[in-house]
Amino acid sequence: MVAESRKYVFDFDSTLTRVEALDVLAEITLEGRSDKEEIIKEIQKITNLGIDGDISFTESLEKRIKLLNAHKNDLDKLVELLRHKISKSIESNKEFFETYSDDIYVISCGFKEFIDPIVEAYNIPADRVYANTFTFDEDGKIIGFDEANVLASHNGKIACLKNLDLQGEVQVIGDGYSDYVMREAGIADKFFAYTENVHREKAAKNADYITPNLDEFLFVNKLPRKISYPKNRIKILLLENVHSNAFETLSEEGFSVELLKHSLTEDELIEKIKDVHVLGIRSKTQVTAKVLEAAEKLMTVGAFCIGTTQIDLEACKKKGVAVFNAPYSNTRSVVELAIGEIIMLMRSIFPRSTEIHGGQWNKTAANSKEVRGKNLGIIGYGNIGKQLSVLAEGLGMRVYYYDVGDQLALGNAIKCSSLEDLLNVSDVVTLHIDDNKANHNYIGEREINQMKDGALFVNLSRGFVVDISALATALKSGKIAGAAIDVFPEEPRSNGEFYTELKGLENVILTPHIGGSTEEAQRDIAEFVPNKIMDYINSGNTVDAVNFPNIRLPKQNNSHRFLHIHKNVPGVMAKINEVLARFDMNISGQYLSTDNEVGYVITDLDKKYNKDVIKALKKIDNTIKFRVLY
Ligand SMILES: NC(=O)C1=CN([C@@H]2O[C@H](COP(=O)(O)OP(=O)(O)OC[C@H]3O[C@@H](n4cnc5c(N)ncnc54)[C@H](O)[C@@H]3O)[C@@H](O)[C@H]2O)C=CC1
Ligand SMILES: O=C(O)CCC(=O)C(=O)O
Repeated sequence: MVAESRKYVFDFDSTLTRVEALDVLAEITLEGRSDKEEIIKEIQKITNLGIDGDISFTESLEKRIKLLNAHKNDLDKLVELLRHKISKSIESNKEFFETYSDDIYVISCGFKEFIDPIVEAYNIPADRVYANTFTFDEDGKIIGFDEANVLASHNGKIACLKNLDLQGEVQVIGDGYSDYVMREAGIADKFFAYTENVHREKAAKNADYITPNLDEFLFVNKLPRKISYPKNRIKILLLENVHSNAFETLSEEGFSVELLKHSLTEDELIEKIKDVHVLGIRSKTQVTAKVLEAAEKLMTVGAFCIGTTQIDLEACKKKGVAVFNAPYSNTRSVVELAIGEIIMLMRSIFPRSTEIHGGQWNKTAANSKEVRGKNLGIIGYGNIGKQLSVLAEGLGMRVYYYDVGDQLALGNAIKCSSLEDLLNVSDVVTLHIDDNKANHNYIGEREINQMKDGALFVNLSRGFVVDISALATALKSGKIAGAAIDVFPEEPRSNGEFYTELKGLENVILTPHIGGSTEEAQRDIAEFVPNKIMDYINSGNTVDAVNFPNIRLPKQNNSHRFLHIHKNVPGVMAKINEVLARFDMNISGQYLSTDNEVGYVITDLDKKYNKDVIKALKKIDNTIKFRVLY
């Protein structure tokens, strides 16, 4: 086997650990000194100059040891701290270090005094750690290093590896230029620039391969690893300026994330989506069947909002793409804006404000009323409608509501049995129905005529549910005394020019679909949706998916998990189990969830099995998607 004739040479600082050990030592020894930060910066500068080969390594070491002013006793503390600073993917792949123990070496320009105890826990014995050693004075103060050690000199790693005379393919894994030079000198066969903790341009530029973590290294070398598929290989495209926390959370998890400020046209998205595994959008991006045809790798779509009609949910399902949204995060923001706008409209605040901006003082009580005691008609008594109901009652409004569903009244709200009843009675009509396409032009001329003369109208739901021309006519005639409109039948993909028939009308508040655009809501969405995405990618959970059989899976315990998505036609489940039985699989759990079109079967199995079972499962007729998780 190729793997058996291979030797793995690891760097220590910033590769096996997330940090440079001497920087940590500096933190310890300089504790309490007023010039601590300055000295640490100086040490880091010298470290980097040495790593990048810009000053000789010996010079860098001499200078740092002097500045460090460390004592033998400080080393125990350092080792303790380093134990908690092992690189994330190194720590999770401990098994690799155990299995390939005999083939793993550490060559470092650091010091054995702290490297040996750290790597011992990873089955690397001290005699396979090549590093410098400190020299101490009689009081235990570190005064220098063993200058006879090849690793204390410039390009010492080359000499060290040469002396080792390792047989077989030698792969070097490290973050610095001093690691690359072993490959350049022809002593190592391959250099993997390790960028999990630091991306050093010089090392990356010269690498045979840039590996963002050990998972990727093990994956490309077909070595056993903790996770089935390195997360850096999973590409996430976030559009429409979703909150940067989403980018950070998903990047920290190890995914490769791209964030664009705007939405994309269908053609642009078709081009871009080809190698995307996860798409994150808000309300503008249209995920059409045509887009999905090109989305060969797409696993899930995250709508960073409530509405999902911009996504062809059926086409997603047929392709095995689970869609998630954030059904609650921005509801309070919409409600607060609705309340604010109702008060502003009732008091004719916008006309008064416009006048004074134009240089006119018009102190008047005309068309200015309190909301207290007025009738508020809420159409759509869902998550938003209900919250609004409670707050409006708190302001002394009488709440009426109408919903096609059977919704329980909150507080003293009065349920209307028809839309007409609600329109007849309301001083303010506010729309909070969902984005179902059937709601197209739901409020038109007829419905407007059913409203009280001089009623106020608010729409924070979807633009297409209102006939804008009919509304404009009613506003001009005074049938409707004022309106607040946040959503429009056609909205631009990015910020810029915009025209609506409602432009310039008196007592009309126009906002660019910002009902849910508050810092709080966007932060909450940026936590909620990425969590759903990660849960689906990492464990297969589909709880709260809007288009997919929902299933909450137990934690995967020391097992492999097969996720099989198929068309829900008779016999597929039986075929899956037939294959599992044929391959003598040891099943520890099996879960199934279906809807009319799709079946989702999850099977947890013992880790040891004939890998041909995977091919057999993928071949089952009506399979849509299959993946293995571990
Ligand atoms: N302006 C903005 O920035 C935001 C807009 N929204 C929009 O607000 C709307 C409401 O959101 P949620 O309350 O979370 O939705 P929801 O789904 O919880 O409630 C919608 C309610 O409307 C009812 N409904 C649907 N069609 C109806 C009809 N024709 N007549 C009467 N009732 C009908 C449903 O039965 C449901 O109870 C959605 O369209 C959503 O996209 C949501 C967040 C932000
Ligand atoms: O904030 C957004 O992009 C869309 C808000 C919205 O309309 C929704 O959540 O449905």
